[in-house]
Amino acid sequence: MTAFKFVKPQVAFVNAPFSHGQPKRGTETGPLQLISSGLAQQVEGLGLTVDAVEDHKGFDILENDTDIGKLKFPRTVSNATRQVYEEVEKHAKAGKLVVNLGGDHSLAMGTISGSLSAHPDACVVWVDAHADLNSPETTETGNLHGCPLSFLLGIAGNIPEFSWIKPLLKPERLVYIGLRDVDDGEKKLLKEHNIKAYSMHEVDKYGIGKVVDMALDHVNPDRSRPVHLSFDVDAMDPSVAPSTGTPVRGGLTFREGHYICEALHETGLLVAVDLMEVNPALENEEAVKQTVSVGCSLIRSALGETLL
Ligand SMILES: NC(=[NH2+])NCCC[C@H](N)C(=O)O
Ligand SMILES: [Mn+2]
Ligand SMILES: [Mn+2]
Repeated sequence: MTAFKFVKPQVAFVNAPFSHGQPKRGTETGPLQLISSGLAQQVEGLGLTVDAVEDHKGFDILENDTDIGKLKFPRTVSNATRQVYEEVEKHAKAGKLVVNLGGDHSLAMGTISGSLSAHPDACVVWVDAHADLNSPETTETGNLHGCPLSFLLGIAGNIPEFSWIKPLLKPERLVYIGLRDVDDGEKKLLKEHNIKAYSMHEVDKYGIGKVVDMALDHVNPDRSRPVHLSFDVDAMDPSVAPSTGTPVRGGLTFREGHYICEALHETGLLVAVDLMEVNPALENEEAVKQTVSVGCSLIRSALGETLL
């Protein structure tokens, strides 16, 4: 297999203002905040061309969307993420590097489906405080932002409303970094499906440099597979990124988060980057500014910004 390499990719933004995968409104304004703080221009400043922006004004919210089992707003989530899937697929098939701005993390049902449709051999690096692996059976909250990976892995059971999601992600092509708040049901699923996870414990033990190497050795041993990075801003310590709906103490430092993005850029294999769960409605103005600015700089690092 010849190694996949993106040298100077064209970038497509998919701005997904959506918050119904969880109960706190506000993440739907994340994309606009990131973009209006100058993200697209910053990306062009790195020498890249931003040639498409899917700028959603919003998705259909079905106010009388009834629960399916425990799942909340299932049809609303399915419709929005399906639309995102089609957009990501289109840009990825056109050879673009896709930057997906959320929105809550249920959107990864769409972003990863789109990436895998265009790049079937891609692997996923999931950077998060949470595993987002709950099935409709194991979820304790019913919030779909805690469930996207069970659908992508095909372990969510048969829910017709989500049957558009092809279970194309293999457990051995998924790796986590940053976990520290994993539900009991998710711990069982991680073991059962042999999914590799580097929690904050391993980040402390080995250092972030070694952890990223080990993570890539697991999902991408020959460094030949395209990489989809799904970054939940709550992977960062709340002191670094406070404006997010489910903050968990003991997270990645500013540098650890950026190092992950820089190291993945250096592989030349990134085909998509998600930046999810920025919630400008939470915490004070200073905290929002800080969180938005960290979100932008994580994306710049993933797209090639260097310190020297
Ligand atoms: N994308 C996130 N921030 N997810 C948080 C998930 C929290 C919890 N595990 C749940 O299922 O609800
Ligand atoms: Mn999270
Ligand atoms: Mn998440």
